[in-house]
Amino acid sequence: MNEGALQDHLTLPEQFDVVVHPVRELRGAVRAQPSKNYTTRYLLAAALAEGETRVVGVATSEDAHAMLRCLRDWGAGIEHIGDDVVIRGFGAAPRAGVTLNPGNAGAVARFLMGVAALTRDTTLVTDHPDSLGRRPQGDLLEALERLGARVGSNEGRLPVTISGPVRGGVAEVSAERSSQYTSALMFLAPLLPGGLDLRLTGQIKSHAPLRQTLDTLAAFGIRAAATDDLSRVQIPGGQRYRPGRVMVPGDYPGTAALLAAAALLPGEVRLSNLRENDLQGEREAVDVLREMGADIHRDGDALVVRGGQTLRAVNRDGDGFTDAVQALTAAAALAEGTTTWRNVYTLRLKECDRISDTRRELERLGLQASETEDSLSVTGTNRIAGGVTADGHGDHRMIMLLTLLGLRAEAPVRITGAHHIRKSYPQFFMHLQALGAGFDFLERES
Ligand SMILES: O=C(O)C1=C[C@@H](OP(=O)(O)O)[C@@H](O)[C@H](O)C1
Ligand SMILES: C=C(OP(=O)(O)O)C(=O)O
Repeated sequence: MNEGALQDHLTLPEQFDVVVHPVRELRGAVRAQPSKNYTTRYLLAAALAEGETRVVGVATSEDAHAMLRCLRDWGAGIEHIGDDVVIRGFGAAPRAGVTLNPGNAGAVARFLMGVAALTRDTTLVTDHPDSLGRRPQGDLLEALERLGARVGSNEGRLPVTISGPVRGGVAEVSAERSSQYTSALMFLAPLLPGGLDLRLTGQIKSHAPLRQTLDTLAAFGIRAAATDDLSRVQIPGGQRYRPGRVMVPGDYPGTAALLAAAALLPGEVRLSNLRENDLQGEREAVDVLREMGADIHRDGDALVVRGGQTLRAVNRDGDGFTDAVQALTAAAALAEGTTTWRNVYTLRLKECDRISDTRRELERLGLQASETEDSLSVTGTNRIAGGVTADGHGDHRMIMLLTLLGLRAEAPVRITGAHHIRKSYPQFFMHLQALGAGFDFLERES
């Protein structure tokens, strides 16, 4: 395929490497894709309601499809109408004895594991043994076991089998490795006779997705109360999810990569569909980039970036915006000074080890980077030579980071396994093409 030829993401090869060509400027307008985290939540809550819910503007990523596939397998009716999905829910009665495959979607897998306590013998498997198959599930499984569920697993990893019934009551759950375990129990709680009085233990990570779960429960008429620090969440039992109509907002984590790209290159980029009052923690990427010296202003639901300013290093706690750390690392790699992201241990437990693997890829591109158990640092440069092949590590956010560095390199950068972008952002390359970037897509043998 030719460099710069505008291509639809639907015609890309099934598996491909991408060659990223350096570009002088980015210019144009893009509408942010629908939020991954709200799509998964709204689809699940709709299935837990009895009756029909229309989820307006659903994400088209693999993770969204994974949730839809599993909900269908559990007995939900699913109808696509344009960009919307109408779900006929199964309420508190997903089918028993079903095997679900959430693909490589961590949040989807964990949320479903929680709800599986309403069933007998739900098994979760994955066709991504080297990614989701390695991620820890033990904290959630232990919480479910303490509540009375029968649980089998591969040493705290997938495949797992879960059987209820569970009555509810007080439940401790560790919140220091992922917020998704707590969110899983929050989705389950209202459908249990006794509800759940959740006590979160350890240093709580990723508060923002927990607030998105509370927000989703409220949108479906579920009563819940939480302390300000979220260490305690009380959800009364015997409730019903109320069907209706919900609209998916724009996606901040994916768009953070476009914001960083636009800040790194001259030109002007307008990104719309990004509401100002939003609970997605990655909204903070805007403040981080501004602190670095980027020129970003808000115009209603749009953000306008005038790019090419000199950027400066920052030192920030990254836990509030975990899914934007990779994108912001691209900005840091081309900023003056050494940037450090603190308190990001959980990045090691994502699709790849986003601390060590990122350090290695930055070094491959000639950058200086270092790590501790829970931090990542990179020293900026104004010259990336390029002309190398970088490893995408099967991780969509790593692919976004490497793409941004390729756009600013002096020679093209090849990224292996770039099709994994589809996990969260299938139109990523097309959106950048619309702004003036050029890519070659090289088919890989399966
Ligand atoms: O609840 C969610 O939808 C998510 C929570 C976060 O995970 P952790 O809580 O494991 O940090 C985030 O990284 C992930 O992409 C989606
Ligand atoms: C880590 C991510 O997703 P998940 O945990 O849902 O797989 C992500 O989107 O970056």
